[in-house]
Amino acid sequence: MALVFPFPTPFGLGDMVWSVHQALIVDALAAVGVHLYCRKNEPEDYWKLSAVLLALPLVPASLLTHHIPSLLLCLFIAFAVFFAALFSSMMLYRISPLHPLAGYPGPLLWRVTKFSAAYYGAFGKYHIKLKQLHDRYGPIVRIGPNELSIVQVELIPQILGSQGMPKGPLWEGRRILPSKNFNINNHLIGVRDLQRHAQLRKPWNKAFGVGPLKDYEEMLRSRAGMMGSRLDEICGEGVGRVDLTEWTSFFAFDFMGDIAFTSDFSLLQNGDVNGFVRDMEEAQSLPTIVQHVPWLAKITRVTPFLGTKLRKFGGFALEQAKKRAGKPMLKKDLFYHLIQAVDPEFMSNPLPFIMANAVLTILAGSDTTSSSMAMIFFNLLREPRCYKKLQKEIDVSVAEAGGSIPSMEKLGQLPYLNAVINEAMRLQAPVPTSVQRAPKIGSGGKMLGSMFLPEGTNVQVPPYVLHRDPRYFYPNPDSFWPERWLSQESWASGDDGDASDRNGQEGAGGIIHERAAFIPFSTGPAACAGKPLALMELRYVTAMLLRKFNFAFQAGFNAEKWEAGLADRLTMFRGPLPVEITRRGSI
Ligand code: HEM
Repeated sequence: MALVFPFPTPFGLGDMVWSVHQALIVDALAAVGVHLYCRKNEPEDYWKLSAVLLALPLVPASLLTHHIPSLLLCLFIAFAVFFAALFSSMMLYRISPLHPLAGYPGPLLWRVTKFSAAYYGAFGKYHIKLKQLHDRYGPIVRIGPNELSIVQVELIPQILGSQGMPKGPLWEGRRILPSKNFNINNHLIGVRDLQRHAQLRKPWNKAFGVGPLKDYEEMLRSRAGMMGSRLDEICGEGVGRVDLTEWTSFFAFDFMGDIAFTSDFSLLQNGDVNGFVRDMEEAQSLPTIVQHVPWLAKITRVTPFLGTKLRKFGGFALEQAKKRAGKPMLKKDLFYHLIQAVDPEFMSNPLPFIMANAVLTILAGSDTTSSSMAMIFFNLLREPRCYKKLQKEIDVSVAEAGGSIPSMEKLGQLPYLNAVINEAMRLQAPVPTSVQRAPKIGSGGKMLGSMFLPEGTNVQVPPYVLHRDPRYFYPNPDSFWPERWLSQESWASGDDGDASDRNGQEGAGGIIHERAAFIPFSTGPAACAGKPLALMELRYVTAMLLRKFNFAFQAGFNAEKWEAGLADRLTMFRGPLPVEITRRGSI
């Protein structure tokens, strides 16, 4: 007996008697049709797409009701066949020679789904996995159905440089909060339109120009001074025991509060009593997974209990920005400079832009810097030879500066200090992966050297992998060896100290040092806007701490275990770094 399907069906198909085979073929063909259509026209509106995917199998289900009495069973069969056909079509296409990325090597699972990347993202090991993939497959690896990872220095200008491409969809995937206060078009870091990005970037470039940096310098000295005094109190007359990961985070957050909107987060003073640092760190876990699958982020955005931590932190930062907007100018902070720099013709109401970007400052500027500081000290403590050498350089420069930490210009010229900072950022890149670009929407694609990258394809340039590539940094790309950053003439002539400085090399020959492959801040028009400030912080705080204290790992600390526990969660996350500190000199 044929049942009448309760939904109207197109062309009266439901009233015709189709065989089960015919109905299932229609079902499967509809699924393949959806796949072919979406392949050509990447769907922007996932809600509409979901509605279509749920509606289409209803038609074959209605055809089946002529043969199968249970409506539920008809629906089950129709949906199962539809989705099985849809996924098979997608998978077969992704591994077929017809796919535009078919010629690039990569593991099968990664070629068919981005969930492979999300899996490693979930454990914070995406950077390690990418390195393994490049070691196995070479400089260009297919790491997703439509994504390549490229570790080839000659291609960097065409990917990230001024002739390069706009951001990829990764930042859309990292945005797990609804857009009301975090409009992606106001958020410099996530904007995918090159023109819009260039407009938004102008105020940032001005806000980090020479003049504003002078204003931030005063805030830096005062905040770093506070860090020194607090650690001094902990030392007392004996040995202080602290977690350096925690203290560098306190410093970096407090300083970003100063910089962004003259707001005192008081972490150095009171610790993380409100859980802001913890919340922000924990909040990164979800975006680290869903950044690989941007449509998942759309679901997380409308799921109330997901992203609570980030919501709480975002709410707090926004509150600070609003408070700042209501205050007269206290200090020339970033808020002040951004307002000054906004072109009134471009933005009649700059406040949403300023708010979004003040919040971005906290997110982009705090954990990156504190991660770098922790890596600098971790590596120095593991390599006492480098520690002593740097301490000596700083002592001499402090003496030359009349007993105080030298000027920012002078710190920028200290060879070993800068070599140590670079080497720490080379080995444990503070942003290990997540530098992604994609051909401009509507452009059809982009030539990269002799390769054609079709629109809809994304490219990543993972700093962690690039920095450890022996084609660019040799010898011992996986070891901490600051001397590789010193001028090769001075190194070869032995001016830099004892023979162990040479890392087993007898002459400058055989050393490879490709600076263009060093991109901890990325490069090109969308490179880190805060780089000059970040370097100022790293130089000043490292010099101040090494001058004021002696550091040593606490007993029982396992450096290998700590390093193995590092996790890629946009920034390089690290566990507690327990150190002992004793006073050495006053400044
Ligand atoms: C050691 C510290 C830092 C590192 C390693 C770092 C690294 C990066 C990287 C890799 C990017 C992504 C660029 C891309 O996709 O190509 C970025 C973007 C950005 N960073 Fe930083 N950053 C640091 C500190 C800071 C600070 C202190 C600030 C602000 C005060 C800041 C503000 C930004 C902004 C606004 C962007 C977006 C730039 C754009 O899209 O045009 N960063 N940073």
